[in-house]
Amino acid sequence: MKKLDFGLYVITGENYHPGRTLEEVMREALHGGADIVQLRHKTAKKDELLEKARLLRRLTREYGVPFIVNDDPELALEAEADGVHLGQEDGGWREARERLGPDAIIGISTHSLEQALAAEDAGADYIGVGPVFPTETKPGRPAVTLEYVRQASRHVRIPWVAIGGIGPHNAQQVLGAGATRLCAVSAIVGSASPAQACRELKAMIAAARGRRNGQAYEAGRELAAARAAGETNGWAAAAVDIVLNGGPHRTAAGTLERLVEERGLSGRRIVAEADGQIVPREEWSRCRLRRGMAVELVHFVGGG
Ligand SMILES: Cc1ncc(COP(=O)(O)OP(=O)(O)O)c(N)n1
Ligand SMILES: Cc1nc(C(=O)O)sc1CCOP(=O)(O)O
Ligand SMILES: [Mg+2]
Repeated sequence: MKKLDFGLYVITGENYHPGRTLEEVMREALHGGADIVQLRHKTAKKDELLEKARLLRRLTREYGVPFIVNDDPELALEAEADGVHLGQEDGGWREARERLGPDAIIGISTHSLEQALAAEDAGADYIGVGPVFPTETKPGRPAVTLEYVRQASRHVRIPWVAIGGIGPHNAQQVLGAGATRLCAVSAIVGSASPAQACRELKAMIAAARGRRNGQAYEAGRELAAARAAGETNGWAAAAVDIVLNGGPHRTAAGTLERLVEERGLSGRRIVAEADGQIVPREEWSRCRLRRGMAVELVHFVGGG
């Protein structure tokens, strides 16, 4: 069965980061924990779109997360994306499924419960629920408000993601209304630190999921379950070459937490750094190892 397991969905929006490249910004978002990425660009020409799609395909493979193309199933095929996202006005849902096949991820935007149920029937793998709040990214589209989020949480059976005007400043309201997945453009790619914006949103999602399960959130638990299935985040963790304590090291650990285990250092007093930044222990399970990452594991030996 197709696995679709994500908390934070990040969509590109190049108008929000003048002076910074798509690669730079999306790499930061992936570094901060984006679980799924969509290429959305409403004005670029075909060749330019293909170039962007190929870039994002390469980056998302590096981080082991799915890659979705907005609006265009043919571009999705050409760029070897994992799927396509289509809106109510885009139509062509069934044709997209025929063209991309049963394993492709097909997402559909919905703005009411009626549309959500129709998208489920049409075989969507996930739906967008929004815009929850008014947003400059989709001007003129009326907000569906938290009321539709509450309805989705009660009635939608397939994965659904809240979208529209969402950022760290208001995510709590959306999660409180029952969302367990969030999607954002401007709050992430327009932020001074896309990685930090992602980390904040991921921490809020994790906490909300933990509260929903009626237990304190234990960061390692989700990963342990995924690991038992031989996967990370539902997607195979590929081996990457990192720089560990100054030397080359190839690992399929996937995350900092697993790397610590792999080195036989679990339970020891460790300070971990990734690319020069100290990573707090509670974030190790969410810190994905990527090619070329410089990791320092400093192990304190007992004594005074
Ligand atoms: C995850 C997600 N949800 C909603 C949309 C919006 O799709 P659509 O309504 O087709 O609008 P455009 O993005 O094409 O302007 C989306 N792209 N992704
Ligand atoms: C592209 C899009 N689709 C929406 C929908 O509700 O279908 S809301 C939206 C814009 C999301 O961008 P931001 O995070 O900047 O508000
Ligand atoms: Mg569309």
